[in-house]
Amino acid sequence: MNIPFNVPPSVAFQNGHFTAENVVKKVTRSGDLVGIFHDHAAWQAIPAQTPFYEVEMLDSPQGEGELYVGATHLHPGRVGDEFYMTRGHFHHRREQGEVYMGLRGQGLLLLQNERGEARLENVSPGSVHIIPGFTAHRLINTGTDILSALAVWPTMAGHDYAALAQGFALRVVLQEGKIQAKEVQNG
Ligand SMILES: O=P(O)(O)OC[C@H]1O[C@](O)(CO)[C@@H](O)[C@@H]1O
Repeated sequence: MNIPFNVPPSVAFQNGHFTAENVVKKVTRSGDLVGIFHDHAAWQAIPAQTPFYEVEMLDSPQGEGELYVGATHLHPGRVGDEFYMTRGHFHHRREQGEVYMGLRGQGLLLLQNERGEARLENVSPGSVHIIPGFTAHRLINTGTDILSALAVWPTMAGHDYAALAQGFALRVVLQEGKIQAKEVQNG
């Protein structure tokens, strides 16, 4: 009997683009990120249609134990002094974690637990990030190239944005020519 060697999906490590039949893409634009950046006037000055990041992912089956794999491509830039970043979220299923791997560009992964304690990890090509359960996560592009990161997470994890209505406890800004993380009092 001839057992076939199936061809799985593939991802290009240089840019995080997938080659597969079932790739789903979602673009997040400036206008979608209401209240995310601290300089409201600077955010309003950016046309609402400006793309900030794209997520491409394989359309996996739904169910306990199933996994998504995807890549986030976050553009470089700043809103005022604050670097472009993803919206960031907790998983609706809080106990479920996620793994990121940096593919292209330079940036930071902002992690925050349910007590509001935040920390940052450098993201660069090849960096591996274990996002534990009960931990909100946001990518920040501090470089000049697109920041691309591969992610694997449970299809049942879901997104909870409401729990972060007050924002994260840290903001990453360019001040005096330096990339700096600042503590935020009220989000
Ligand atoms: O939902 P956000 O915060 O816009 O993040 C973008 C994407 O990043 C991921 O964490 C991994 O690609 C996805 O879960 C999410 O769709």
